Amino acid sequence: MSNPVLVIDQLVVERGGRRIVNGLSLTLAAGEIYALLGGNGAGKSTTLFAILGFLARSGGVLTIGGQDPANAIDAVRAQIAYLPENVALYDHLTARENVDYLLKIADCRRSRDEIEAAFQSVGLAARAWDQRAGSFSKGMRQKTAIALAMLRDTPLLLLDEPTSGLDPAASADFHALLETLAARGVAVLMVTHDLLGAADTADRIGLISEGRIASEWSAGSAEPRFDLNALHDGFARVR
Ligand SMILES: Nc1ncnc2c1ncn2[C@@H]1O[C@H](COP(=O)(O)OP(=O)(O)OP(=O)(O)O)[C@@H](O)[C@H]1O
Repeated sequence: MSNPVLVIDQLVVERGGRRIVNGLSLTLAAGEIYALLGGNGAGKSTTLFAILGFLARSGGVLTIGGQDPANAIDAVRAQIAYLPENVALYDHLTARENVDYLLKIADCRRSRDEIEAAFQSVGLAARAWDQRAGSFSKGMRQKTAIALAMLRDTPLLLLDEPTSGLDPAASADFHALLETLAARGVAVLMVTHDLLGAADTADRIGLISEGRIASEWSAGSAEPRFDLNALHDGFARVR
């Protein structure tokens, strides 16, 4: 893989004196969607926190765009858009004001037209643009956050359980949106429990167990892209 966006090799991360991530390796290219699955407490969010530099690693290699969060945290964070499971927006600000403000914090300038185009492309209804985020559903909050991620135009997008709590139509819209971002060259790493959604969208699916990738599957070119029975069996084995 030439110039991967994300390189993780033999990553070790400890929390509370325990090795939560223990020899995890994963490489992600531009335009690739990788779904990271695993049981509760397997270390998925911990892996995202290490990539974001929220948690220090105690072993292994980790680079984003060739930079190591251990010694270039600002440069690394400038390359990442991160959507936590519950997207944090300022409830008293409108969608437009939220995006304006959060872009400013990220030192990123975008015109009114660019912001509206992003809202349009994520399918946030025009009547919501000037509504306070406090009244938004989870899906609307995510669309706002994805619009922000698109406007920031970062090479790497990290998602923590993005479809939990979304209805099937909103989930399908969300996955279509990820495909649009990936087609623009964004590398997407998505932590999820949604096996079917992952099989619909991801190029690769990794199953994390005991702190490392225990199994990995790549999408085939013909439908079905993944062997769902193999995925279910793999998942059942590590539970
Ligand atoms: N602040 C903390 N201090 C110590 N240990 C922690 C802390 N937060 C999480 N852990 C432990 O780290 C392990 C991995 O947690 P993590 O949140 O990464 O799992 P996960 O795979 O994202 O799980 P889930 O699917 O339930 O969200 C768990 O065993 C958890 O108890």
